[in-house]
Amino acid sequence: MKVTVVGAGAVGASCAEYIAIKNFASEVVILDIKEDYAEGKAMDLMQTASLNKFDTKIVGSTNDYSKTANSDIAVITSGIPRKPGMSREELIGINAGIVKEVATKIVEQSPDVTLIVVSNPMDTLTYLAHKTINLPKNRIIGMGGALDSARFQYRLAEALDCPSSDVQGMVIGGHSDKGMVPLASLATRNSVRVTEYLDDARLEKVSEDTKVGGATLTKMLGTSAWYAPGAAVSALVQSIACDQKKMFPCSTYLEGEYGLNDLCIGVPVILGKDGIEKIVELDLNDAEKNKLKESAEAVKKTNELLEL
Ligand SMILES: NC(=O)C1=CN([C@@H]2O[C@H](COP(=O)(O)OP(=O)(O)OC[C@H]3O[C@@H](n4cnc5c(N)ncnc54)[C@H](O)[C@@H]3O)[C@@H](O)[C@H]2O)C=CC1
Ligand SMILES: O=C([O-])CC(=O)C(=O)O
Repeated sequence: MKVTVVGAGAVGASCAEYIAIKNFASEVVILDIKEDYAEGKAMDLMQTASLNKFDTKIVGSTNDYSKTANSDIAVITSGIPRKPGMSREELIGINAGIVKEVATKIVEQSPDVTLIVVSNPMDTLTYLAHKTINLPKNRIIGMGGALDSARFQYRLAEALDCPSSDVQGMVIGGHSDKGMVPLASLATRNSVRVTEYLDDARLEKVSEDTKVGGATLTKMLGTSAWYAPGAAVSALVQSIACDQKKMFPCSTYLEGEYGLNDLCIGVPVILGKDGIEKIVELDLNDAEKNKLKESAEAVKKTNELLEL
């Protein structure tokens, strides 16, 4: 199993590290445009192999795509992150060109690859990948909802004063400060609905804190987060690589599901060896349906900024 990670920055390196530590891939290629940068990250990570007991070979590449040839899975994290006060959507001017070029070069070397888009604005750049490269829709996946759901579970655990591992919850919709739709009515603590323990006001705060999860960390760190994003990407990669058929909310191209068409947005999917093997249609309540519709309208507005 060969995995390529484009972008050896904060998220790319974190994701490569989690993939290596989980020890399910034979090779991870990290590629960056900065001279020697990916090679340096690869060497540093390889020097953790004896300590962390993994056998994954990590290789760095300065913009040489031949090293990525025949990758099973490729992750695109190349591009700029936001700074405090910015929205993800403001990154489109620089990141659209980068993602288009990178996706094209990856597919030239690996025509059967499954592509995971991480660079922001993620839903729009996942849509861009759909419109510009020749891969079936099940092989183009946007990562956002898995991270947003992990943050939702973190905030729920905080409110419930329990470990995050006791909590289940999902966030669908666009990966944006306003567009996320945390599904509080479906969230549980070990099968008991969290609505049994938390009142509407507390749940509203949990949802609002979840939606601004990325912005909160960007303000604290001066750039956006990387540990939870890297861990979320590695979970998607593992579900595909090991054909685990786990369910994650991912940005995927919709053709009528949830009443939505011609956009990529976060909805629950089953991830296995064929990428997105199924889009799961939940029975949402009216409030959640309306929020998803509004979120889709905002994603479509950002999509209009693309030069397709
Ligand atoms: N979808 C999600 O949930 C998340 C998305 N992100 C996004 O991921 C992206 C990366 O974030 P960070 O890793 O923090 O940024 P970073 O600045 O640490 O790393 C980005 C790397 O991309 C490289 N790069 C730029 N252009 C390239 C090209 N044409 N080819 C190859 N490499 C290129 C840069 O040299 C740099 O090393 C940002 O757009 C950020 O907004 C970050 C966190 C979560
Ligand atoms: O907040 C950002 O810009 C990066 C990101 O998507 C996240 O951490 O959710």
